Amino acid sequence: MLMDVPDILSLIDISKSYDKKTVLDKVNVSVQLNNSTGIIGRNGAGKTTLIKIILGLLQASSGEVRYFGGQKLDNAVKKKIGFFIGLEYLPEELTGLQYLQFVNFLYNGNGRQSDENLLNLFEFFFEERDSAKKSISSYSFGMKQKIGICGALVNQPQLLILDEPFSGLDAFSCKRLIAFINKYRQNATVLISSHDLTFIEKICDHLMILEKNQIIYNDTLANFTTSGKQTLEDSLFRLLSPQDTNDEKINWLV
Ligand SMILES: Nc1ncnc2c1ncn2[C@@H]1O[C@H](COP(=O)(O)OP(=O)(O)OP(=O)(O)O)[C@@H](O)[C@H]1O
Repeated sequence: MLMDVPDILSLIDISKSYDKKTVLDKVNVSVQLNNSTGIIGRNGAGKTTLIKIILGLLQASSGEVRYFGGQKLDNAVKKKIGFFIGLEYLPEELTGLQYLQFVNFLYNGNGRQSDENLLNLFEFFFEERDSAKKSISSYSFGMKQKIGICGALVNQPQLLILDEPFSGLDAFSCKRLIAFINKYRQNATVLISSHDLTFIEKICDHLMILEKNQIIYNDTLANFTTSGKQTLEDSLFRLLSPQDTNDEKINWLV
């Protein structure tokens, strides 16, 4: 007998317009327990907008989001979600460790993670601990990305949402993040937006494609790439045939 798998996320008729520009038009999708889903789409397609709506950081123009089998976004639900959506929310005046302690406090009051645990998390991504004592404002772009990612992981969330986590990461850090997510996703639901299709192939079993205000694909990655016979890039270009590699146009421009 097939068991009903609960939807961890259900987006119901989500629309979003900025001024008069529609970015999302009645999007209906769901994400199931312990899926690792990659969200891809062109620049400006609306990936970050969608993620911010899921996180309750942005109000949809209409529609609603439900969590963990139908719940509304209350404090109990928020405690099960970890997220990284770029650097705009990072308190740069704090040190790396203070930031992780702050996130730990936000989620857990008295704190579930010891400083030693937080430093272990830091060390996994930074390969050293000294920078944990330095202020985030002194970090490079990639280091800021990494402390943001660490923040998303402090509470060991059941739903982990990462918006372009690989931007600015060196090859070693990418490898570590990929290994981490591949382990983590065995017992959690992961939603990741990235323009790096090879990374999406390495860490996701599901795929969402956002195009022209809609999710035009929401299914397994294997179905999309005919069980890995094509790369994700080839499959995507086959579906949305890019016109901009036209030699004539390039000759004119160069
Ligand atoms: N605060 C805002 N005010 C007005 N328009 C906005 C705002 N934020 C985003 N937009 C517009 O909404 C659209 C979707 O933006 P969004 O950042 O969600 O795209 P994205 O898919 O994440 O893009 P990218 O891949 O470039 O990061 C874009 O056309 C953008 O200009």
